[in-house]
Amino acid sequence: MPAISVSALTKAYGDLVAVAEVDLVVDDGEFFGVLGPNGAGKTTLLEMIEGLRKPDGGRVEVLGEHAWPRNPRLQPRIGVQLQSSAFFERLTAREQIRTFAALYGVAAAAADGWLERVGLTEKAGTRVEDLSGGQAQRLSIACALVHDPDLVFLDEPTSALDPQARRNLWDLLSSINDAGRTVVLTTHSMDEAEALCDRVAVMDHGRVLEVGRPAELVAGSAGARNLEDVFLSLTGREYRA
Ligand SMILES: Nc1ncnc2c1ncn2[C@@H]1O[C@H](COP(=O)(O)OP(=O)(O)OP(=O)(O)O)[C@@H](O)[C@H]1O
Repeated sequence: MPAISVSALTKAYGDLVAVAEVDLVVDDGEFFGVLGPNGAGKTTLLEMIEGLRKPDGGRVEVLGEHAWPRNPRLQPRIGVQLQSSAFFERLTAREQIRTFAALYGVAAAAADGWLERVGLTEKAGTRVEDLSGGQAQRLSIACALVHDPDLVFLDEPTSALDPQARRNLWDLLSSINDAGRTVVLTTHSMDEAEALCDRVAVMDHGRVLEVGRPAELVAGSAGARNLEDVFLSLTGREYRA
């Protein structure tokens, strides 16, 4: 059974079609990237798969279950990286992640272990609103992982990170995937997609233009040296994140 199966998925905001007739299958245990420039529809697609946004049309199955209307059977099995604005106010980093852990019946010590894995032990006593952008981003990722979900969704997880923190997070996400978890992330970064993903979906203007292994997409596109060249040949436009 695939981890995710999507067919003819569509969402419009007024006249703007954000996601257009998307078909996609993500296999169990895959590290899958949704790649594309600003406004391509990556977040809208993910939100529908996560069960956070109602599709206008099409079908989504996640871990063999329907995703919409919101399915309580899926909640413990999936992890969704929240935007940091969705943190509980005025809690410290430690209180924040322990609160998430408690919701899932996970022990406080395990929650503290996640703070360490994302390099935030020193900031455990800092209130969430006083964390830097990169620290808040790492905390939001730890909160998404604290209950050891089978399937993890991350929306541009490294956008606010410095190069070292970005590398560290790549290692962490690879280790989770190596442990058998399915990881789905959106990214603007072709480097990130090439470094991490088993397969990527290249999106533009709400459509999935191509799906495949990064190296195969490059090899299959005449004269392409990297995914940026693949994007150029698919769209006729230079890739601009
Ligand atoms: N709530 C909304 N209401 C109206 N339009 C929206 C809404 N959310 C997104 N859009 C529009 O839908 C399109 C797709 O947006 P979306 O956020 O899904 O793209 P994205 O690929 O995730 O972009 P980014 O990389 O900038 O986050 C964009 O043109 C965006 O302006």
